[in-house]
Amino acid sequence: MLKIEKISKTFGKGSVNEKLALDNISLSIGEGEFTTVIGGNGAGKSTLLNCISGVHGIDSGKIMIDSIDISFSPEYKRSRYMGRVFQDPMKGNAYDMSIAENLAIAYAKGKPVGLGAGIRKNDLKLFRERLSLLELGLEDRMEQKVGLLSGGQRQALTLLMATIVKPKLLLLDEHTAALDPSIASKVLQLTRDIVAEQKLSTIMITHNMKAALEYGTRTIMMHDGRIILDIEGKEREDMTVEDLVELFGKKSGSMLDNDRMLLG
Ligand SMILES: Nc1ncnc2c1ncn2[C@@H]1O[C@H](COP(=O)(O)OP(=O)(O)OP(=O)(O)O)[C@@H](O)[C@H]1O
Repeated sequence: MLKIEKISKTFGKGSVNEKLALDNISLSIGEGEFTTVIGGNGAGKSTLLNCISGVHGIDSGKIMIDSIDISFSPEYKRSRYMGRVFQDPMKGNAYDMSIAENLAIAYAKGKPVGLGAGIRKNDLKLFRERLSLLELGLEDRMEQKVGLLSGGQRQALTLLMATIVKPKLLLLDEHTAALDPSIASKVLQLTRDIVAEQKLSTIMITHNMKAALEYGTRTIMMHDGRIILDIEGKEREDMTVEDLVELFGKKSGSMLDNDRMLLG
């Protein structure tokens, strides 16, 4: 489904701040596979997602979705295939538009221009149904502006927006990191439900090692722009957070520098 072949990305080439953020990375994600990504600060996790979605261009290598080569497609073209949710609840939605209007924009994705204008009765019915799945009461607040929602409610809505038209790939960049623990756990459960219901191919960055093992079917660990661990199946099922921390030390040759990961 997603095939990444030997991609590299260096920031600030030729400057004193030159940084090799992705170092010859290869990765294949199968159809419907839910992969979690962990790693220390500056490991290259966000850069990987940003290179997949086209926020950053790559220096070398190849990125394919199904059999479409998107290595050098602009971000707006790639967004047809991808849904994204970021760490910041303010991103990915329009605060001064209503919940219904936000969903209508997301729902118009990929449809011919013109069909997206105005919200049809049937669409409202669908939005109401989808919102009620969140169990946050948002289906009764569809005319309210998104700016009035809490961070957790906004993230849940953004998740719905990112998936209301089934994306080929769902990219989640620490989308629960800025939320209170209880609502973070609710949004994670929603993520699991939506991914399972639509069998979405998903990559989720998390700083929480427990969540990395609990959610999804595969976990990769990054360090210094490389993938240093890739586990699934029985090996992953038997893995504890302690094992993971130990493995990190062995594979990277350093101590985990990301306090949030250890505390999570
Ligand atoms: N736009 C940019 N310009 C310059 N350097 C960048 C840019 N984006 C990322 N970097 C650098 O690339 C490296 C990888 O950063 P990235 O944000 O991908 O790490 P990360 O694994 O997501 O880390 P964190 O968990 O701290 O968010 C870091 O050294 C970072 O400073």
